[in-house]
Amino acid sequence: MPSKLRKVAVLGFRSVGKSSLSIQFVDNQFVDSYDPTIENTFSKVVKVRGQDYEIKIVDTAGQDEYSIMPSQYTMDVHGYVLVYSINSQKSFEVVRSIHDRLLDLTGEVNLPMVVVGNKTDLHREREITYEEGKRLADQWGALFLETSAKRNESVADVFSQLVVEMERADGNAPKDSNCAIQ
Ligand SMILES: Nc1nc2c(ncn2[C@@H]2O[C@H](COP(=O)(O)OP(=O)(O)OP(=O)(O)O)[C@@H](O)[C@H]2O)c(=O)[nH]1
Repeated sequence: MPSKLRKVAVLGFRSVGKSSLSIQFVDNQFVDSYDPTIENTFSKVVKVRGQDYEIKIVDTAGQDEYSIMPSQYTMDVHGYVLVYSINSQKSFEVVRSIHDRLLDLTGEVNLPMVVVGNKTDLHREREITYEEGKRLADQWGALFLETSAKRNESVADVFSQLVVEMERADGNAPKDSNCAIQ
């Protein structure tokens, strides 16, 4: 079976770990240094439920509530990863404004999306509870995961669960909710 191409945009405030999540997923490594992104693309083939998917990840520049979102961030994009950092209330607020702008830009009311609370290893600095993150995602009909790009916790789940969600949006509803990634 030929692999299906799925384009995913990773969006969020500056320094929340968008690049780190992408690099951890694609290359299985964590870089401690901080190098602001302009825009990067990564690609990885994963198998979900026996089907190969080539996931093309667009790692975008950090946004804030005043940024004008470039329309190419939604061009041919099948799914979205909206990242905040659990130790930053500000980054949580920015996720809300990015979500609003995505709906405006696409004209959709519901998009295949995972809301990600990253940096769970910094639990002593936590400002956003798990419940707050989950509540926001539920409100949007989005998936929710907390991750640590540093410790490689739940990083692959972000992309495998999003694949299932993108398939569902395509009308290919899965028969069961188990999600295996190989
Ligand atoms: N402790 C911890 N640090 C992290 C984690 N993820 C990323 N970082 C650090 O946070 C900083 C920013 O990470 P990036 O991945 O560059 O963040 P970004 O969102 O791509 O940043 P921009 O390109 O500015 O938008 C870096 O110093 C990373 O090492 C994590 O899960 N835990």
